[in-house]
Amino acid sequence: MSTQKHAFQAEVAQVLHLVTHSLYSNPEIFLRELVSNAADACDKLRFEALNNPALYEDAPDLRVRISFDADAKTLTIEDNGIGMSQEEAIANLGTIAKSGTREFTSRLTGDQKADAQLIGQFGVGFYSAFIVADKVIVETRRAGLPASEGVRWISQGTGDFEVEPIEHAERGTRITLHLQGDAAEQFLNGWKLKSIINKYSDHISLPVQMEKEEWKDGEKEGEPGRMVKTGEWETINQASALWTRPKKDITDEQYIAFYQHLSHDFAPPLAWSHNKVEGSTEYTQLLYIPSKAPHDLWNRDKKAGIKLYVKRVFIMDEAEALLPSYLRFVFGVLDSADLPLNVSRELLQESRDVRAIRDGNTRRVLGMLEAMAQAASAKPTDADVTDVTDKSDASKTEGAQANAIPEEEKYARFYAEFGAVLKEGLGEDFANRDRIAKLLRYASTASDTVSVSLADYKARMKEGQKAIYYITADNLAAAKSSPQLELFRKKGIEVLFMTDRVDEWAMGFLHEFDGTPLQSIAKGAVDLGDLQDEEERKAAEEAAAQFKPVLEKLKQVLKDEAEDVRVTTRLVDSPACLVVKDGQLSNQMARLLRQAGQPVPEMKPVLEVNPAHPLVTKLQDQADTQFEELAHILFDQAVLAEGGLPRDPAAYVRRVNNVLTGNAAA
Ligand SMILES: Nc1ncnc2c1ncn2[C@@H]1O[C@H](COP(=O)(O)OP(=O)(O)OP(=O)(O)O)[C@@H](O)[C@H]1O
Repeated sequence: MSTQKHAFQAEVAQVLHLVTHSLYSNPEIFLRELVSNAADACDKLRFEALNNPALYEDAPDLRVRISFDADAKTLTIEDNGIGMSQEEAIANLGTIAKSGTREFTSRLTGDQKADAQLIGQFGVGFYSAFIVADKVIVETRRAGLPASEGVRWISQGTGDFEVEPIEHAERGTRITLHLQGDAAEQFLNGWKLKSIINKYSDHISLPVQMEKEEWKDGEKEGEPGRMVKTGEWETINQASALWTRPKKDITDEQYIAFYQHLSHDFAPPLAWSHNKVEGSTEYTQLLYIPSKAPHDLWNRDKKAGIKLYVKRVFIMDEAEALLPSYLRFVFGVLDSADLPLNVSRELLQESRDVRAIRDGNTRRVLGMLEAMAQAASAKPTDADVTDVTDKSDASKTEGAQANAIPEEEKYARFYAEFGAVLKEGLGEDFANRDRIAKLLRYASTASDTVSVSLADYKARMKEGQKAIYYITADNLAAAKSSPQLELFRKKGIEVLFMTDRVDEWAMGFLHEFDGTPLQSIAKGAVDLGDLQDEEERKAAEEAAAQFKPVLEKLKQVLKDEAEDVRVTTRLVDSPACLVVKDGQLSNQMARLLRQAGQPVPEMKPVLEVNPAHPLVTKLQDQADTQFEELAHILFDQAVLAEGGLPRDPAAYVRRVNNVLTGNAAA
């Protein structure tokens, strides 16, 4: 079979164009990407060889080798990992399978500066070779295939690539980069290459080797000395997996580089925790909390960020059984000493060891969050109770000094990025519900920033106040102008604003905090208990009695829209508002569900009217037709006030216009 030409998939061509045409601010990352791919290829071989040791052929020692030829201007990265068959080379190096990278290309704008920043966020793996090279040659053979089934892949990084069969005795992949201009000067230098590997790839668990060089003096008088290669290979990284090293031997920079390798995030993490856990099940955990939400956080298929190793052998990426889904933003590594090497995803779901690990990971992440939350608040909270269930090293918010975000601002940053995900835990993780509840923060009538904890709220509750009051709304502005708030404002009672979509669902699982019930002010009748004085109560009762005939009439006119009509004391400036019965979906939630195409049971809200409002008092002496018009306006306005739409908007407009033009009876 001879050479075949293939066109790159359109997205690849786009990425390549960007890589080669935009000034890449950080060209050296190509080496990190290629070494990381080489190490992954070795991990894959080790994993496949668990069931098929013959794949090791006669070279069981896995390593990555980097060499260069300054005269030919080439740099070579070679691994003896899994390698690729011809089909694999064409598919893996000519198309983009990863949804992340595909999303990346769909977001390209054509503006080089913006696109170059984007590329930084996503990373483009193998294609980063073309940042520095104008020609890339990949020679590879898949483990287990005969030497005659090697393949050579060549591309100039433009529209196409060539593939031809070759003899390739050694298993694995050799990538040769032909460096161009500046890049040749910059990178064809042993010292420079070593320093880059130390910076980015030191944590790689296999040896990364380079040819040993020695200083040789000039042979003749006046001839300059130079470095010459000795023909021996030396290992230039530590070659032990980072998480297996003692904490004291790992620098913040190394922790951060490892995080960036796991996450492809360019920013440092907010915090990490590294522990050896001993007890009924033994494992090492290294968990990171990112400082920024990934683009697919809300994607239901978002993969878990935990890599599973068993006794240092890589088993799988995205091991979702190791953390509950509400902590899906965490990246890290879990290395178990007890799980079998052939553990499958199915087995993971059922294993008791895995359950213990998952609980341990959950506690650890919550502990990190508590430490951050504590650093953010001047006064100590219960959050600093140390976790004694894990026998492990202490875990503070490690890595604090390495991040530009000040310690006391970290929790707010975390919460802005991931707070809504954390709330899912209220419904998902009953065992830790109290710990999660302590981590919640809200804006409120007393604070525009999302910073009020339930404990803060409780601490400043009014004398006689029996509940923690909150309101759910689509956004802060809607929450703040909600009619239901009026009485609370007047009495100076704090109300929490819950404006995340998940809030109402999540609050369905949190009925009390530290012995105090949580009460939505848009549900059920308000009972301010001791906060309402006797006079107000009397006035309300009198109003109810006096309004009875009006209420009866309103009920009759609005029987299709409202479940009930009653007078309320909760309103001050507004004529009316809608409430739902305790335990019912709020109107806002029902709207959200309907928008999402979910079936929502037909339910009618209760209309509450303010007997002190002129529009309501006016009802008392209206003739029937006007009464009906006003009643509908009153109801529709209450719907509008909470962000909904009247059932028949055109009829609403007609009615209001009639009133405005003094033509109400028409
Ligand atoms: N040295 C190698 N040995 C074997 N296969 C490789 C090697 N380098 C790349 N590949 C294959 O090419 C694919 C594409 O590589 P690329 O670096 O673009 O993406 P990735 O490694 O899947 O993603 P990422 O770099 O974001 O982790 C890899 O998934 C792998 O299958």
